[in-house]
Amino acid sequence: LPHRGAVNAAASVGSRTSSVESTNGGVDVDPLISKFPILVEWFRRHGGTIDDRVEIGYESGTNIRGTIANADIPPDTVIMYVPRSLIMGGVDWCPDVETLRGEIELGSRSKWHEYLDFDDSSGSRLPLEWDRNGDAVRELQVHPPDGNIYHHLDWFAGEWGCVAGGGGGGRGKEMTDLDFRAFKIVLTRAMDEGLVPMYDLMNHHNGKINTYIKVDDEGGVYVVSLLDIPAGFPIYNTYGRSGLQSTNALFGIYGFVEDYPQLWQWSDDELDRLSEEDEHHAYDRYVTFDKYYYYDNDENDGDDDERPYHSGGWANKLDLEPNSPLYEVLVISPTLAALLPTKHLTGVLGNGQLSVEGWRKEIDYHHATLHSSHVDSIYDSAMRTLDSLPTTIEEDEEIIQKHEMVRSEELKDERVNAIPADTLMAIKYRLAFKKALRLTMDVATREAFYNETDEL
Ligand SMILES: C[S@@+](CC[C@H](N)C(=O)[O-])C[C@H]1O[C@@H](n2cnc3c(N)ncnc32)[C@H](O)[C@@H]1O
Repeated sequence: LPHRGAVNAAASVGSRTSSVESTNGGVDVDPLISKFPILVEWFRRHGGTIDDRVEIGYESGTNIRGTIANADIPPDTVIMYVPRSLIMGGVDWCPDVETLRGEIELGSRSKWHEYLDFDDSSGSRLPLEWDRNGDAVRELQVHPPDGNIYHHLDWFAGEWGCVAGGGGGGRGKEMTDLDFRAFKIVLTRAMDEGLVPMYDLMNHHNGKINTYIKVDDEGGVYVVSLLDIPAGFPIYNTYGRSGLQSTNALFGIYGFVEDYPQLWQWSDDELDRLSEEDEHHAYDRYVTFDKYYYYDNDENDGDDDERPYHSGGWANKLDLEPNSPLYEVLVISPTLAALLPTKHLTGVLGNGQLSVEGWRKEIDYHHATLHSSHVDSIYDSAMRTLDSLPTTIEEDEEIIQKHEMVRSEELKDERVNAIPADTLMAIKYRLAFKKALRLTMDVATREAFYNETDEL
């Protein structure tokens, strides 16, 4: 979803505030849901189309609001169409935030009033809202996502950003609450085209993704079903397509740890050194010798590699381009993962669904072409990282379990304190990351990889 320009950036389950209001009739009405027909009426009045089978609701057992099918939707159905005239912004960060600020200020006189009225961005909590000196930051333990959780905010508010900075089109001012509100909406809801009403009600799930997007020549956005969406099932989007956004980065922006598949990334001094010495070092991870060269099955297609001895060129042809130069693990389930995945593998993410059996086959092939020396490196790094952390997986699990118990006690006794929401988010994140590191070690130990000695 919102990964664009300079910030290259896209709340949390546990931290969403409840907003149930009571009506005169004594029936509880949740405006986050009940105002949807008003939004739909506004949307259609301005030229948008939306299938009647699209509804808004909470994903089962959670407080995550999103789009849900109220009846079966067959594949290739245009679920919604958002004309360019309904899309706000799409120019660049600073002008887009500025446009949005202006529309918020207009209140009910804004063309987007109904859209803005339905927005729930303030009900979510992002890591960049954490206290910089607080417990949550300390409790992360592991590398902060994307290097620094305040990175987007610091840019926005900084010298080259949109508020204070001269360089980035800023107004030379202090950031106001309204600036922040607009920034947060753009960060978590906009796509390259801008803020796209209705489309932006879809949540992220790379495992259960069931839509794709088409943009027409005028800049209008179509959402089309990728496969059958059964009644009662959420209608999902992706915020991290084709391995471009790691699970760490998604957490850094939105504050949720995505469901499987997850793509965890990290680095260490040794890897940083290797990357500096040779920018193509990651290409050496895979076996690219003649035996596999027959995969370039069109010798006469005119695109034969101009640099045949450059392993990167060879690797591309063989679908063996690394997704990134970092240590990386693509986690499919608690027991299945691909170490150092190629772009071919991560290309599935956000673009379609693959069964566990399908992933198993792809991963077996992938691991058979992965040099065991590189597997040793990622194993060592995962082990060193885990060993260096102050708490273990089991201790973190116990902390969370105790918290859940305290929370149920708390309902009865207000004096008992549960872990504050931000800290809990941090602990859940570090636990998921540690599990990915441990799985990396397990997979590296038990699976078969390409052994260099066989090459001699
Ligand atoms: C573009 S909006 C999606 C619709 C939004 N849930 C709503 O009700 O308006 C993005 C926000 O949805 C929430 N979200 C989306 N996918 C999620 C997921 N898989 N888990 C938890 N929260 C998610 C996050 O709060 C995120 O900032």
